[in-house]
Amino acid sequence: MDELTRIPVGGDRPYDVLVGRDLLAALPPLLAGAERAAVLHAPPLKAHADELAERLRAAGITPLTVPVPDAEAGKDIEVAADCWARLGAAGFTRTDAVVGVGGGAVTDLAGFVAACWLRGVRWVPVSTSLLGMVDAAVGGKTGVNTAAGKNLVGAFHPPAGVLCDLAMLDSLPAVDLTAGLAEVVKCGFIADPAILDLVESDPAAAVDPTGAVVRELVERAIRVKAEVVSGDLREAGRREILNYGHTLGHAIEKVEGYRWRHGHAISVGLVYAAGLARRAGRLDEPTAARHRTVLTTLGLPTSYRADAWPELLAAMRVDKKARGNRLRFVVLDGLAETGILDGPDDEVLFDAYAEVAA
Ligand SMILES: NC(=O)c1ccc[n+]([C@@H]2O[C@H](COP(=O)([O-])OP(=O)(O)OC[C@H]3O[C@@H](n4cnc5c(N)ncnc54)[C@H](O)[C@@H]3O)[C@@H](O)[C@H]2O)c1
Ligand SMILES: O=C(O)C(=O)C[C@@H](O)[C@H](O)[C@H](O)COP(=O)(O)O
Ligand SMILES: [Zn+2]
Repeated sequence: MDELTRIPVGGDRPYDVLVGRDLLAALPPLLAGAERAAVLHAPPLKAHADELAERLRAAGITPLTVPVPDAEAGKDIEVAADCWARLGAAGFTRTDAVVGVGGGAVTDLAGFVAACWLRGVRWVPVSTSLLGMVDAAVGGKTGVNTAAGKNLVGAFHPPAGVLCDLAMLDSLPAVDLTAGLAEVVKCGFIADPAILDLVESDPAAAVDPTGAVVRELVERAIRVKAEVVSGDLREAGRREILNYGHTLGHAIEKVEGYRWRHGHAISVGLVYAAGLARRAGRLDEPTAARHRTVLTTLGLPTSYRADAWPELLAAMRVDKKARGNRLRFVVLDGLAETGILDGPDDEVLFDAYAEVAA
């Protein structure tokens, strides 16, 4: 194991996020006392799941490997029901555990399966994508998609620990690495502008999974998320800042039938949110423009179909930040100064769509 970074997440059920290379040996101790552990994984991660299963067996924990459909196809209540059937057949009790090995989609599913089984058993995300490491695996939001929208069914269920094994990024497709950077850039705008400086000063280094810059970006983004969720697990207030760019982003994902990558949709959503804040007189022009520049530099999308607006607006109405008929947007009042735009008129929202409409 090379140098290990341990980032604590506080709250009622504190845990650590471990960042390093070749971390899989760290899993069995997190599951001490369990007799069985289900290892949920999608096809691309089968070899890693099998290796983890062997490590668990060697540690006296009986593994149950559970293949699930890849990416968003796995974030489905029917898939969760199949997983619960497997746990039931294997006699999983409250001391047993669930492990999710994969990107954010698999860890969101695994956490949800764990949150509901016997009303909550221990779980550990073994995060294998950049987006998963910097965001999805941290913070205890778990869930599945429904026909009505993204992540509309779920639970807050903090893990026992999070493993971010940077060696996993070596096999991550480049397009998925870049998609993950959208959430890293988000953290730069809402809380840690040094992230933006790092990306802007060497964009090539930001997409080299073996380099020191990616590790620094991962750790900085995790620290942003850890600090926020430590004080507001259930999103009663401050945690909403992590949803920057997600009101439109989630709507795009829904309209696309969950075939767009989350990070790509969030990239467009970030540019929209920045334009909305600028037009509302809250954000200065250079900081708003910086969104498009930095995301474009990384090769992320910043536009979406002009004719999709009516569908997008309808999808945004079920955003979790909405209250009754009022939409609420996380916006910036300056770099790393977050606020809420509460109840903007539909006309204002439509006008701002010109910022991203292609
Ligand atoms: N719970 C949260 O707080 C939270 C936060 C952000 C995002 N999310 C969710 O995370 C999901 C997006 O996560 P994602 O970007 O990781 O997408 P993903 O999980 O769909 O993974 C993208 C693709 O990369 C593959 N993959 C992952 N790791 C790999 C590796 N090491 N080698 C080869 N292939 C690998 C996956 O199998 C998949 O095909 C969305 O569903 C989003 O809603 C949740
Ligand atoms: O952890 C959070 O809180 C976030 O908002 C992080 C987001 O990047 C993430 O996509 C999350 O799943 C969105 O949450 P949702 O409550 O809008 O589904
Ligand atoms: Zn997100």
